[in-house]
Amino acid sequence: MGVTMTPGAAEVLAAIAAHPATTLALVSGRRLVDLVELAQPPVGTLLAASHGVEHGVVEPGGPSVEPLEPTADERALITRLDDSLGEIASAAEGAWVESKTFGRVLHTRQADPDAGAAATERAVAGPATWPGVHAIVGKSVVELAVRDVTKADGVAWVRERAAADAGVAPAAVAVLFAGDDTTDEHALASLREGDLGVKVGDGETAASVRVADEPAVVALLREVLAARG
Ligand SMILES: O=P(O)(O)OC[C@H]1O[C@H](O[C@H]2O[C@H](CO)[C@@H](O)[C@H](O)[C@H]2O)[C@H](O)[C@@H](O)[C@@H]1O
Repeated sequence: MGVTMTPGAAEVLAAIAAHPATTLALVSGRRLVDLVELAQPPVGTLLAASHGVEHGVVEPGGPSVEPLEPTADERALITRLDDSLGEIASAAEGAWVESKTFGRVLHTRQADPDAGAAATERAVAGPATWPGVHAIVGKSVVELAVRDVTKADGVAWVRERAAADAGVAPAAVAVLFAGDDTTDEHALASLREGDLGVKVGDGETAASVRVADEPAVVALLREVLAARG
């Protein structure tokens, strides 16, 4: 994948997971299987992957995952997406299409910038407008899903699951969410009083706090953990 964890991130995530009054959760646009391979999260971590479509928990033997199956209508729509996005990607060298259980993703990071922008425009003006298709435009990706789920749903699931595990009401759970992509804004905009939203890097945001980069997130998490004792 060519992606590595920020130095110190694994350690601080392990410390959060080990804290008795804190739950570690990863909310990501990645497929659950890819997220686990990349982050190697500690036991107990809640996983809301594919923007919150896929739910799982890291157990000692590996993640336990809630089963998912697209309906016949969803499968038919995904087949149409394959045809349309396949054609769009083939016109932009370096662009490619990722398969997810509930949709397809057009990737343009490795395409020439102009060709990538044109491919993105075609996807946004074309299949993204089809009935039943839900589009999320991220950094060099256009996600076209056949279920209307965003990272806000991922955070809502995490809050409910963490509350159930702790035997408290969901309203008693305070969430700290940090993210750098436009797709993280769904989650940041859904936060409530008592939560903390952290925007990483530049760009418009609904977050109340901004930090410069990933090492600054690691430092912030260390501070929060120290304050929790
Ligand atoms: O929500 P995130 O955890 O930030 O995940 C967003 C996307 O992650 C993956 O794409 C990223 O990695 C690709 C290479 O592995 C790269 O081409 C792309 O530009 C990155 O965004 C994943 O493949 C996507 O489905 C996610 O939306």
